[in-house]
Amino acid sequence: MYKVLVSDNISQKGIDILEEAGMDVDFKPEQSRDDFLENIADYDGIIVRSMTQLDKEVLAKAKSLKVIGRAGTGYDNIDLDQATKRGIFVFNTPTGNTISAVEHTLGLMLALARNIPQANQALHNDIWDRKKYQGVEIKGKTLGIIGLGRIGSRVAKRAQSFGMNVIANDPYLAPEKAENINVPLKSFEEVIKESDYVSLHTPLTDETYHILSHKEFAMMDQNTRVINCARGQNIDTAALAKAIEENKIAGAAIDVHEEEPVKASNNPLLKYPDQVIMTCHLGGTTTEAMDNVAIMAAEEVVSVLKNNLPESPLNIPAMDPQEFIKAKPYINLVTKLGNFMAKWKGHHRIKSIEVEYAGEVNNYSHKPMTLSLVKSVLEPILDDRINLVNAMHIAEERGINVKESQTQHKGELNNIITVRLNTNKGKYSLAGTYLPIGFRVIEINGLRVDLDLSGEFIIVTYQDRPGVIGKIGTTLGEENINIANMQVGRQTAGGEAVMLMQIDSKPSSETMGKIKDHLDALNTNVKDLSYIAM
Ligand SMILES: NC(=O)c1ccc[n+]([C@@H]2O[C@H](COP(=O)([O-])OP(=O)(O)OC[C@H]3O[C@@H](n4cnc5c(N)ncnc54)[C@H](O)[C@@H]3O)[C@@H](O)[C@H]2O)c1
Ligand SMILES: O=C(O)[C@H](O)COP(=O)(O)O
Repeated sequence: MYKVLVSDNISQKGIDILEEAGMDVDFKPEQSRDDFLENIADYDGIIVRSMTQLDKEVLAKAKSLKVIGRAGTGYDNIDLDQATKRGIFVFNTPTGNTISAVEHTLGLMLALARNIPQANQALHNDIWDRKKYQGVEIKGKTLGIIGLGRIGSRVAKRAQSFGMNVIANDPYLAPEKAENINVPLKSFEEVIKESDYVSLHTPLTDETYHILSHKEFAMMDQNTRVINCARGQNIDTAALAKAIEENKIAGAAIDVHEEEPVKASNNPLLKYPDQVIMTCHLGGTTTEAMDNVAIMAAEEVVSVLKNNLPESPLNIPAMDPQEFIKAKPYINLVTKLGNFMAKWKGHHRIKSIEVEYAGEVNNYSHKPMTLSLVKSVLEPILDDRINLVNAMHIAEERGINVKESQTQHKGELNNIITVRLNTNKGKYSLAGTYLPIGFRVIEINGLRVDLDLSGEFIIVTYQDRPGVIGKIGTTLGEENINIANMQVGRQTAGGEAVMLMQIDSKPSSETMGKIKDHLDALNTNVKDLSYIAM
């Protein structure tokens, strides 16, 4: 009989499912950390929400643990890498509380517009003040949604039914998805400037950390109101407090916080009860959502303990070890090509990923290679931690076409992997080979090069003109940046050329600006100019 620990408060319905499936269930939401550490070795499965910390110390002691179920969406309390290293399946239940988060967002927006919490508090304090708590209508106002995913798209639909004009920013979403719900996609800056209400629905990633800070609040209209029901670290709390203090914006409604639980000592927003509404991370806390996530988590834990794969896995499943060892150099090569591509294409939205395998690599299953490629290309933009299990599913969900082909390679190289990305701003291609001495890039955008893919690079695609190499070399020299290696390829004299420079230190944005100015002065029609650190 498997033992399952439920270490946070979840709906009884989840516990019933576990018991009915014959699990030996311990429900211990109030357990001390010491007791938790002492007993964790006994369990085969665990269900948590956001309160239980499944860190390295806990996982090191969890000798029998086979599956971790997160009854909810965010999983920053789980050390995923450690769990993966230890072969523990980790999954979440991201669809279970979507509607609750959507409705909480709408509730916050209406409460902000009509001063509902403030008026309620005043009345409870025996104050009747109809003038002070006069509100505004949301009909006809513009709602700007940052992140038009599961929650953002549903907030949009409901806001439209209130007669709001909804716009959104989501650089990674297929435009058809936005078109289907009549939401025009705009640049981040346009959304910030044009919206009466800005609502955040992005995951927490390096890019979205403090996505709203001093600069963004300064760009907003004085009547703008901000809503955050996503992740606390998406907003720079100190900057928001300053914007409120200086009347740069009209108000904010915040469900998630940089530091939870919120206390007067760790949150300056508590000083502004008239402008700021705060809830204690209640977005997913409804009877329905609690039932949904508990039922989903319990069913999945039972299923995984019966040797099935979870439906929303967050880490890598066990693969045939022999197959994995043989394919490993090619998995590493394709991952490196994918990492480079992800950085090279920047913010451009991917329409398709194509990979062509040639030569010896065709002796092995392409599946783990293609999955690794998709994972490495999409990783920087997703917090739904993409892995080998869910990579294809996520690509499909995002409207990205993944194509794989193989050719019989007849050249002198033993193996070649070519990756092509089609984006909304053009095509990128990169070919590499695995040699016993390491990985080499042999082609960029169809132009022959020969380079080791490690370190820091400047890559520029431009129209071949005399003087380019000299100008870039001099500019980098003047900024004390050493060029370790430089490769230039071109189709024809005067045709499209690509220059890849391996450099010893990071160029400043001013240096990149100077290079761009020189290239423009030489009339080189620069297609792209990027700095990439591998
Ligand atoms: N308050 C709560 O209790 C609660 C409950 C559920 C979910 N959440 C949080 O809500 C957030 C959204 O959840 P979801 O289920 O809609 O996720 P989702 O993955 O379906 O949607 C997120 C969207 O953000 C977009 N995105 C990523 N980076 C972006 C960027 N830099 N700029 C603009 N858009 C970007 C993605 O393309 C995606 O479409 C998550 O952070 C989740 O943890 C909070
Ligand atoms: O990520 C989530 O699912 C929400 O933020 C809710 O978290 P909770 O399970 O701690 O309420």
